[in-house]
Amino acid sequence: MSRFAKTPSAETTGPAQRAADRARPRAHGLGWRHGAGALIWILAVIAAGLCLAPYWQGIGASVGLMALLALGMILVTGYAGQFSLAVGAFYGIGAYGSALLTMNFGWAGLLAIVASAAVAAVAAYLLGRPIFRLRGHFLAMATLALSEVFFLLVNNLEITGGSSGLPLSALNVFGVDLFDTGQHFILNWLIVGLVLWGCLRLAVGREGRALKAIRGHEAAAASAGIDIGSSKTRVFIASAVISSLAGSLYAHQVMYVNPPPFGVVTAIDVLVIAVLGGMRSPWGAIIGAVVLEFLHQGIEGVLTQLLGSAAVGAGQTLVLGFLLVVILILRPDGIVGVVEAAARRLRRNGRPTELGAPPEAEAEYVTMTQARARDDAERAEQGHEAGGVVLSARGLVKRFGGVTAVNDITLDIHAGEVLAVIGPNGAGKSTLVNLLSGNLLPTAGAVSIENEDFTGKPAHVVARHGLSRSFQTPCLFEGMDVLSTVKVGAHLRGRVGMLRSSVPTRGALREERELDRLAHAVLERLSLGHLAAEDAKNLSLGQQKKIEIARALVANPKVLLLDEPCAGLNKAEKKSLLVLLRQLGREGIAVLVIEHDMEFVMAAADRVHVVNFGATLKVGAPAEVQADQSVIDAYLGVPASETTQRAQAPTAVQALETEAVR
Ligand SMILES: Nc1ncnc2c1ncn2[C@@H]1O[C@H](COP(=O)(O)OP(=O)(O)OP(=O)(O)O)[C@@H](O)[C@H]1O
Repeated sequence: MSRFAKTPSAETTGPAQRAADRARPRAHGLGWRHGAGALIWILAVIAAGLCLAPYWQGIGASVGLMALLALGMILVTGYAGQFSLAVGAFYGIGAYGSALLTMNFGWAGLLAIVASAAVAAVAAYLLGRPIFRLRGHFLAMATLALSEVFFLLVNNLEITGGSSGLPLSALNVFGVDLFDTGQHFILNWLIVGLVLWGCLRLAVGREGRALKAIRGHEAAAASAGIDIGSSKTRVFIASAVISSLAGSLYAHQVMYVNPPPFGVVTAIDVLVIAVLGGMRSPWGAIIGAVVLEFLHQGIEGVLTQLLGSAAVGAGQTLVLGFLLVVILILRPDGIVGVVEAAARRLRRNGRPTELGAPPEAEAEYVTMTQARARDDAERAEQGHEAGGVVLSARGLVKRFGGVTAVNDITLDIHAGEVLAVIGPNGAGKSTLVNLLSGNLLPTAGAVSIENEDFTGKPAHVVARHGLSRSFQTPCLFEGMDVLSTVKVGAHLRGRVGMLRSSVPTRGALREERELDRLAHAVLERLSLGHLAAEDAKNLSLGQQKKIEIARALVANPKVLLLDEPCAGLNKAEKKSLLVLLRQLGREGIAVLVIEHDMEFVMAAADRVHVVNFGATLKVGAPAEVQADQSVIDAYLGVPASETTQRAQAPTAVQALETEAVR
């Protein structure tokens, strides 16, 4: 049973719930719209395949193959943000695999297609892990080199026929030999439809969210339990299989393979399609492939008329290159991005925005100190006590070159306690949290969760053992709504993999609905339900901070690390957060919070750990720490008596502030 299921406050009803219901962005299921869409696609493809003139059938079949290659690229580059140009190599593996297996070994065409795709998958698996350690232009160069190496190999090997290539027979599909271009047109576009559907389903599923989280912020994705290396490799394999399939179809269509189509030029062509159409949506592949073909035809016609046919080849490349630069400058999200922006504007005009205060009504105002006093009384009534040690750090040291950011820190966090870590700017607090969460490797020392050693383990492994965190600067993901952002945090509460996300089974859809429910419950708890459908990146800093906390909470953690959660929150929101942290403590969660707001710290914490110059200065109860002269000198800068008075009795200015937020 989940921890949230035990918490009645997580399953609230009322105005906030109704607002969240309105904000619920999508239902998960395969309704009539999916069936109707698929039927329209199939009928349109068959009609076009039968009615088009042979010239256009041939062009259309080739455009379908380019769209297929662009779909593969969008998975890796658009979804996961990994700039890969290896498409030419996998396209070639499919083409040469089909040619060799059918002609040299007498395999059936369909079997050869499957076997070639399997070879591409194995190659992608073996290359994926090492290659995706690289980033940015290094990754682009390495993947481009793969295409070039493949080109050189097939150009020089005897078995592949060198530069002369290999002949191929027509593809036999269930007893029918596909010679006709119309047949190829239909086959290619039906497969494009199938892959498009899978990519669209993947985008809204658990694995698609994981890929987008990786694209948006790798550290945040890892802290949500996503195994970055594995996700990148698996999407690379999916992309390789799609490219290989396109290669096999291409080989059977032209019934001949030679090296030129599988080098760098194809990779660049596919990149142009994906950029033109839009990298972030699989529709970009379809739109980009069709528009690029029309551009090719148009430019060819104009150049022939203006400069003669001799100018067509180089002229086309020049004009398209120029066009690509213009698109990248003006609309890097391509045609789909333009359409989506227009649709968003229309939607926004059609409804009132509710991005301000959450739809909650607070009946009574209490100060932070009073909220703490109430919580203490309830704890005493329930006989609540902090449990055993959940997270433990021993002698942690972190050096960045000559800077020792964390210097021999030892701490324990108990189940059910709120531990505040305070200290001046640059004291090493965030570095300490990064060491505890596995986002940084310690130079020395050890970290354990429930007595199990996690020193040096990556963040996704630490997350699997119940540690969740938020970041000092909110790490949200481009183009993701609030609900999906929070669902990224529930990654470890689901199990559906890439294939089941793309071809959703009933179990996969059920799981998605359950993740929806969990995310909505946490959003409600943080009074964010009404924002579920908003783009998380467009919200205020305070709201973004709360979304991060929601993303951490939905994982059902044993330990929660919050890095400056109050930044951007108003007084009422800080008080709600204080109440939430105290509640979490009562539920048995160990909470570590870094915070500069002393009123909040003194009211929220059971213990305070003061850090100065990377080392522990003082650990103790809030009042004890507040009264300590070394802490006053190093950090508080205000005599203990004054600070206490300030926390207990608000000044006239604070009284006015508190009135204003009632
Ligand atoms: N990746 C890094 N490379 C080099 N130095 C770093 C790195 N990260 C942190 N530091 C240094 O380590 C020290 C501690 O930084 P850290 O961000 O942990 O402090 P902090 O207490 O969280 O500060 P703040 O309250 O301002 O967030 C600082 O001197 C900082 O410049």
